[in-house]
Amino acid sequence: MTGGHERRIITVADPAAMAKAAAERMIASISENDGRVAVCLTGGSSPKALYQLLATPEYRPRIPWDRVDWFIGDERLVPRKDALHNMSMARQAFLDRCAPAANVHPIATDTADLRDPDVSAALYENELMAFYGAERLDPARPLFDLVLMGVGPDGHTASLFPGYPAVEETRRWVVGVPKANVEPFVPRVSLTLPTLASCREMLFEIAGESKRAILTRLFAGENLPANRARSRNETIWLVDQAALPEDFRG
Ligand SMILES: O=C1O[C@H](COP(=O)(O)O)[C@@H](O)[C@H](O)[C@H]1O
Repeated sequence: MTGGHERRIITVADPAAMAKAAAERMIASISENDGRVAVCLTGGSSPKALYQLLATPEYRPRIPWDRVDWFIGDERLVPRKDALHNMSMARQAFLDRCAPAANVHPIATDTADLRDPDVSAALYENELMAFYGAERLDPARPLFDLVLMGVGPDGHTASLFPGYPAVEETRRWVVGVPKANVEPFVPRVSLTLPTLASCREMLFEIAGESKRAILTRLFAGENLPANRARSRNETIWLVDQAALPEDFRG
């Protein structure tokens, strides 16, 4: 399956191979655009190895850091120093060493008046609109060159949790997520499905045995947020052997 709203599944041996495959795809995606490039990062455990790889002597020289802008698909409303802060994880893994500070676009989380996820979401929406130069997304002109995604054990992606209103949002670019069925929960902010879909390529990283159960449900076509997150162009799922359901193994 490829192109359009279909997704392409690429299997890799293990998390190390996944990080390399994702880094190569990111570099290819960046090199397709000789102007300003926008990459939307994800949080969670899955992308950390990729992020660390990007800062290595092998990969760092292959990225035109001055013309790449780095955004984040979702964030928890915790202080920047908190281990749960998605953009801080990416900063520590590679951005602080490689990217100009002005090219890093975090979701604001840690001042007293930002405890309301809707306030933080509105600020980020304005920032994305200013970067894009319009208040409506044009299907012919994607917001992002590349969007990275992960899958949670319940089929959530970004901070779009099954059964919560954020998944159904079609007008807003960014929404507050004041609650969801995960423990412990902290309020979050998430880009919406139409915003994430506005990209040339969407790339999921799904690794480890703990993902096998949810992947079985997703491959069966369940109506879960991760199955609804599709690029208008190319959507790729990188899946490692440990995550792959029994029926799909070679
Ligand atoms: O809550 C989150 O989880 C998903 C999946 O994370 P992972 O640790 O299973 O890779 C992640 O994509 C998202 O950014 C994060 O906030």
